[in-house]
This record gives sequence, C-alpha cells and structure tokens, in this order.
Amino acid sequence: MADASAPLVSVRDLKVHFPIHAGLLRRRVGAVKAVDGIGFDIRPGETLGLVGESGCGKSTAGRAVLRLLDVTEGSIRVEGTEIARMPQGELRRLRPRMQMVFQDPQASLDPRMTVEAIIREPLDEHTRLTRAEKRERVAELMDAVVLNRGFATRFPHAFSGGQRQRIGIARALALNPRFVVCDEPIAALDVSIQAQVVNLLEDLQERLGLTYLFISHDLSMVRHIATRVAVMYLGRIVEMQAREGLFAEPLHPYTRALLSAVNEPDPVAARTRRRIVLKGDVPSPANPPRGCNFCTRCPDAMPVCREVDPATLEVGPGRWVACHLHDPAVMRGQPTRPFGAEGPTRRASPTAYDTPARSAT
Ligand SMILES: Nc1ncnc2c1ncn2[C@@H]1O[C@H](COP(=O)(O)OP(=O)(O)OP(=O)(O)O)[C@@H](O)[C@H]1O
Repeated sequence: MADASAPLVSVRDLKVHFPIHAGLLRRRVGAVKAVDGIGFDIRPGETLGLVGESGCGKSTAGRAVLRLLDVTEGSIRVEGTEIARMPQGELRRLRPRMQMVFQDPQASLDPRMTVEAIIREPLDEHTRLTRAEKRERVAELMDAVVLNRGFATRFPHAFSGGQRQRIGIARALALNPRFVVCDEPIAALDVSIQAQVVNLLEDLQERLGLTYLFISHDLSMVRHIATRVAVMYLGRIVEMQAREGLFAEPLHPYTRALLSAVNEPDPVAARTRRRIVLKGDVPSPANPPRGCNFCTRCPDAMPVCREVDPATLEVGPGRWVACHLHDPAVMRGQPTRPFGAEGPTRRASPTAYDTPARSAT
C-alpha cells in the first residue's frame, strides 16, 4: 500500500547552471549558477512556499522541478519516479500529473484562442475523450474556477487579469494533476483581486487534494497559504521551516532581514520590530562569494563565514538553516558538521521537515 506520509515530490542537490559563452568561437567561459544545490520534500496536500528576492533562482527551481528546464545535477522524484534526466518523450507521459500556473496570465494565454480551446488544449493532447466529453469537462473546469460557462466562446482580451488567471488555473487542472507549481500566480494582479485568486487556489487544493510549490516574493501571501516555507538566496535554500516557526522565530540572518520588511499585523509585535537593512547588492550568481554565499551582506558575518565549505551548509532533511553561526562546533573553530538529530542550537523544531499535510491553518 502507498505510504500516505511519503513525499509526493523529493528534490536533492538540484543544480541548474546556465552556461556563459564568449568570444568569436563562443567558448564556454563560466556559468550562471541560478540554482546551486537545493533539496526539499513536499508531502501530499502540502504547500511549500518558496520565497526570496528577485533573481535568487525561485522560477528556475520551479521550472526545473517540472523539467521544463534541463537540470545540471541532482535528483527530482515525483510520486517515486526519478525525472531529473528523463527524456522528454517519457516525460510527456507524466505531464498530466504535474502542471504549472504562470505569473503573467496575459502572456501565457494565446490571444487567438477562445477560452474553451485554451482549457481544452491539454485534453486534446493527452486524452481520447469525445468532443462532447471534452466540452463537458471544460464546463466543469470553468465552474471549478468560478467562471461563467457562457464565457467559453470569448477570447482572453475580453477578461480582467483575475479572470485570465482563473482561465490559466482551469487549464492547469484540466488533466487532474496532483502537483502544481504556482509561479508568482498573483504578482501581476491588482491587489484587490490577489486574495480572491489565492483563496481559489486554497479552495481547489482542499477539494482536489492538490500539492503546491508556491513561488512568491510576497511573504505575507506565503504566510497565508504555505504549510512550510523555504527561503532562497543566490541559488541556495538558506532556511526551511514550518510556517509558524519561520515567522515566529526566523533563524537565518537573511530570513530575519526579509521578515523585518514585512508589515506586521500584530501592533504590539510591530512596535518592537527592528528593520534590518542589508548592505550592498546581491552578488552575481555567475560569481558567488567564497564560503557562505550570504557573507558579503550578512549583518552577523564573521571571518569564519568566508572559510566555511558551502556543501556543509546545505538545507535538507534534518537541517533547517544554512548558517554555521548556529553550529557550536564551527564557533569553537572545529570542523563543520551538519546538524544532526539535535537540530539547530537556537531552536530545535522537529516538525520543520516533517509537518504532516495541511495540519496548520
Ligand atoms: N535562461 C537563462 N540564461 C541565463 N541566466 C538565466 C536564465 N534564466 C534565469 N537566469 C538567471 O538566473 C538567476 C535566477 O533567475 P530566476 O528567474 O530563477 O530568479 P527569480 O528568483 O525567479 O527572480 P524573479 O522573481 O525576478 O523571476 C538570475 O540571475 C537570472 O538572470
């Protein structure tokens, strides 16, 4: 029998490096390390929020997990199947199980196709349903995303941004996927309708048992929707915790800086909140700093931070934060070691990696 608590998606040591070519012969002279060794699990029905500043590698990670991009290294298992190096022909068979909702509904919908044709496209490609069955399925999907069935013959330009995103969501759900990557699904929408689309995504998750990777730079939205949160900086995950732990007691200096810039709904907490302004710019992913890649901007950085082996900082099962300042062994000047069963020194959170699906509301 399938283990209900087994991860639906399991990513290990994932790297996506884009080659940089130069010169007359277009020789390879380096690489943009957009994703540089990340790992996480997502359990069925769970939402993992992936946050970080623009350019930190969130979209590249999301696309790579669905194999919309080729990966440089690492493992991606979806429902137990290794897909990291699977040929496109074989991947096609798995496409119905994993889908993506894109940031810009305007750009992701073909303006020459009617809503019905857009939502029907995956059914045409992957199923042998009859015309009537497809029409019925499209109508069901329009109901599911709360779009009037009567709009099926209209074109995308006739809709508002929020309605266009609903069309994109209906298309993503056409083949009954289990796993959906939502890449900044509300970033291009008016603030007034962002909450409606997020509520719709939550509602669909509950009704259809969906599992989400929810990519966003908006921490307040992630706080609302995610069960667990992974924070990315310069191609790496620097911290991953259950949502409550991350927002109540962020461990990594980068997470603390990001959270210090978010509006605090609790007025008492807001009064004591100290804004942390990070110095300098984000380094180039083509030339990341030596040691801990946050050390050039970290308010807590120490000389040892330049020496640490980045591989020993990798966040993954049993390790919550990629900062050796939490590791007493390093601070005593001893060799680094990953956190073991004892967890981080400041706060052991055994549920951080093992949160059961949707226990938190
Ligand atoms: N095809 C590509 N070729 C070269 N570099 C790329 C490519 N795609 C992305 N990058 C670079 O990889 C890094 C990560 O980009 P990515 O779009 O994944 O970040 P992001 O966190 O999603 O940012 P945003 O929210 O602005 O989209 C950036 O430096 C970007 O310029």
